[in-house]
Amino acid sequence: MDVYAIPLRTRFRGITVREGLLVRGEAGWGEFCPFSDYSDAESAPWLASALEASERGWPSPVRDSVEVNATVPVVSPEQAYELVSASGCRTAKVKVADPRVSLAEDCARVEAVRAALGPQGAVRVDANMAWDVDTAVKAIGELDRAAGGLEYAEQPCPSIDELAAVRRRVGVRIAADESIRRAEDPLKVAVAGAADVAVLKVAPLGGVRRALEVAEACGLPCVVSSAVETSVGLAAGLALAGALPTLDFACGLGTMSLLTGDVCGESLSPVDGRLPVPPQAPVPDLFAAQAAAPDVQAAWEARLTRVRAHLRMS
Ligand SMILES: O=C(O)CCC(=O)C1=CC=C[C@@H](O)[C@@H]1C(=O)O
Ligand SMILES: [Mg+2]
Repeated sequence: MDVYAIPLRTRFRGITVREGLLVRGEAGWGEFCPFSDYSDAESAPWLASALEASERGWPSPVRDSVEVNATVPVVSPEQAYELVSASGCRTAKVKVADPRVSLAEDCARVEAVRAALGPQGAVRVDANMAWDVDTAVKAIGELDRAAGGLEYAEQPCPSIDELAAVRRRVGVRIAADESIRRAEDPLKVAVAGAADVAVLKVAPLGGVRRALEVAEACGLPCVVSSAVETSVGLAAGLALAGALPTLDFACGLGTMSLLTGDVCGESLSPVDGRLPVPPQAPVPDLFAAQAAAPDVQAAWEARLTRVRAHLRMS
């Protein structure tokens, strides 16, 4: 069992080190890396996804490469400009609504991102459920002005009803992320009236096949996004993006740049804003450099045992 611990370049989603576990099976490698706030029950689909990759493999793709967005954490406008300029991407997703940062600062970061992309680029924001409806309406209006037009605003509020209320009051598309991936049954969430775009992450949805079912059930254009995995887990996201019947937006799979290292020499880092759709996950040939300390390994092995029990029950 290979447990890794890789520092992030910048704090992202409240974490500074990404940890996870790599599993090997007959079809290749899979990655199991639920964030620490996911319970054992909620982590069961993450394990199903890792086992799909390692034991079964993925459905055949319909495209061989995927356009990706640059992901901009809560950094200064100067850093945001640099990051987006260096990414080679034509779309950028900007994290906003961090409790430690003001709306004016978010607007300044979004302006810098627009300057880096130029007028042809697309700017989206992700608030990770931080706002209530009124706050969202005001903030999205200001961010839309700062961006010179937003492509969409991702998960402005926690609930589906709130997303629907915001969507009625703003002229910007709304994307649903947590509403789908943290739903009790992602196949049954009625997002169609509440959002214009569905963000799909393979691991929390239980694998590529399951995510394809969610895509079909939700009836919305989809964006595949990562859970900030190593290249082993990112490959599963690319398999989904490669297999979706239509793909109208850039995907949030260019997240290797958020990590200080990778477990694979054949790293899935975008070139000219695109990533290839690989037939299976790359081999983690650089694992040793990222191996976690023994106490972290033990904690992940214990978590794996507990989550396996949940998966068997479900
Ligand atoms: O979508 C992207 O550009 C990158 C992935 C990303 O933003 C996320 C990955 C994992 C956890 C999340 O907090 C976050 C998201 O909310 O979309
Ligand atoms: Mg999101």
